Amino acid sequence: MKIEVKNLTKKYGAKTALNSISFTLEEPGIYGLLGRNGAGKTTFMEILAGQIIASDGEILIEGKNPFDNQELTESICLIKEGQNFKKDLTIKNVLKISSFFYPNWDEALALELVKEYNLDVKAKVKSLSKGMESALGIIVGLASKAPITIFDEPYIGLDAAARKKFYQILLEEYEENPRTIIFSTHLIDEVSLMFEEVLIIQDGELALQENADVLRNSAYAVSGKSEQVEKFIKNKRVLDTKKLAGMMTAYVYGHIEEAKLTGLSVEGVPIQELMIYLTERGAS
Ligand SMILES: Nc1ncnc2c1ncn2[C@@H]1O[C@H](COP(=O)(O)OP(=O)(O)OP(=O)(O)O)[C@@H](O)[C@H]1O
Repeated sequence: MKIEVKNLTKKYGAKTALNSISFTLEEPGIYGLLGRNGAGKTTFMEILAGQIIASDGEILIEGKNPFDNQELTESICLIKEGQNFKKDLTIKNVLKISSFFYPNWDEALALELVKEYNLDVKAKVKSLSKGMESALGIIVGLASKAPITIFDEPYIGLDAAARKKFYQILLEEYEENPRTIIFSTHLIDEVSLMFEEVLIIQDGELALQENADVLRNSAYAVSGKSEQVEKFIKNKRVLDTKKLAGMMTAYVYGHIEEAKLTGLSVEGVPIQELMIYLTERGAS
C-alpha cells in the first residue's frame, strides 16, 4: 500500500512534534525510521496507524486517511515498545483477538513463534516479563501479515539471541510475503542491514530519506598524519574530526572512492554513526 505523507504537522499544545513533513513510501519495502529521542518518530507512526489525528496536513494510504477508518486500520499493525495488550488477557486471547482483527492473520506462524519464544499461552499479559511481553508483540506483528507493519522499538527486554531470531523470521516472512515494514529503533547497527531505505527525522522535520546502500556509501572515515588529513579534507563536508598524538581521523560526507588513492587509511562509516553526525545540533 502506497503511503503519502503531505505537509504533516502534529502539535501537542505549544510543542510541535512534527513540522510539515512530506515524503512517500512505496510498497513493498523495509524502512528504517531513525532519529534522536523526541524527534517525532512515534508521533508519525501513531498518525499512520490511525491512532491519533494530525493537527495539519495528512497521511494518505492508497489515497485514504487512516484515522477512524477501520477498513484501512485492519491493514496496519503497529507494535510499540510495551503496552500493546490489556494486562488481564491471556496470550491465547491476545492471539484470538488479533486473528479477528487482522484479515491476513497467520495462525500457524503465531503458534510456531509462541513455541520459539517459549511462551505459555495460558499466561496472562500481566504475569509476563518485559522480554516475554515484547516477544508477544513481535509475534502479533509478524503473524498479522498486515500490509503495513510498524515496529516501534519493539524489543525492550529481549536478549540478543531472541532479537536475532526476530530479524531472521522477519526477513524470511518478507521474502515470502513482501509488504511495507517500518522499523524504528535505537539499535541501528543491529538492524541496518535489513533496511532498504532510511528516513531520519530530526526535531519534527525530515532530515534525510535515502536508499540504505547509497547511505552506507555516502560517508567515510579517513585517518593519517594530521597535516595530510587536514590537507585532504579542505573543501570537503566534514562531519567530525578526532586528533591524537599528531594523528587525525576525519569523518567525511562523500563517496569513499574519492579518498582511496590518497595513501591515507580509509574505511566506511556505519549508518548508526552517520545518523549521529547528521542529527547533531548545528549539522547542516
Ligand atoms: N501525548 C503527548 N503530549 C505532549 N507531548 C508529547 C506527547 N507525545 C509526544 N510528545 C512530544 O512530542 C515530541 C516527539 O515525541 P515522539 O514520542 O514522537 O518522539 P520519538 O522520536 O518517538 O522519541 P523516542 O525515540 O524517545 O521514542 C517530544 O518532544 C515529546 O515530548
